[in-house]
Amino acid sequence: MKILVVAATIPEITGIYNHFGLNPLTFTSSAKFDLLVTGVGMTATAYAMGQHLCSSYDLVLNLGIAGCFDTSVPLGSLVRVQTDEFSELGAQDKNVFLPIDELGFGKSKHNGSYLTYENPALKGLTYQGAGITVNTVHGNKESISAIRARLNPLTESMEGAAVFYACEQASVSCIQIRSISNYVEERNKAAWKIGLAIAKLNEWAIEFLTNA
Ligand SMILES: O=C(O)c1cccc(C(=O)CC[C@H]2O[C@@H](n3cnc4c(=O)[nH]cnc43)[C@H](O)[C@@H]2O)c1
Repeated sequence: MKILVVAATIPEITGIYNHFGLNPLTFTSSAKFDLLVTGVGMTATAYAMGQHLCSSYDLVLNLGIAGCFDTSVPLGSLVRVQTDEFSELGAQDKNVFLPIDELGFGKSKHNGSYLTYENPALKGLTYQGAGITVNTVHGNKESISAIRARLNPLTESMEGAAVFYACEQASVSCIQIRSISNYVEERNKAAWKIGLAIAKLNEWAIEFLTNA
């Protein structure tokens, strides 16, 4: 089984490089898995995956930190994102948002089309749910209320739906694991626990990759 690990930034997967003795580059190869660092956002992700994703991979593992809409989920928790949605892709019809599905240009929600793969690290995950992928991180009460009312997501990232989309296009299964660094709330960067989230994410990913 050959896995492509995909993350937006090197710091988010630095523990994997250190544990397996790999060079932190934007593309790093090893026997069981390769590591691809795309850059932040959907456009950078789509370009990098278009360059590197091919059918010789059996699985894509998308790793990263994320915001969470549910404040009962502790910071540093791991969430398996099962569906992810391009929540801003569509049109405004006065006060109503029309997703691209309704415009007839495709679908906004994607998933990992993950079928049979078993790994002990997956069993330990407590949280799972639906994510949204954004260009603009939500940071005011009005926009947060509006997205809760429209989609009621659990997580928010800037890449997840683009990774699922690329995997669907290439017919490669994908698992997305996000570690919660912050709540989606009025912007308060001082409250983000990026170090904690990255530490928990890498601990989990090392177990997953060791057992793969
Ligand atoms: O300073 C900021 O405002 C800021 C906004 C988003 C992300 C960052 C990062 O430092 C990490 C980049 C990475 O983080 C993911 N992320 C984390 N929390 C959220 C969120 O609440 N909403 C959307 N994305 C989030 C994202 O996938 C980025 O790739 C700094």
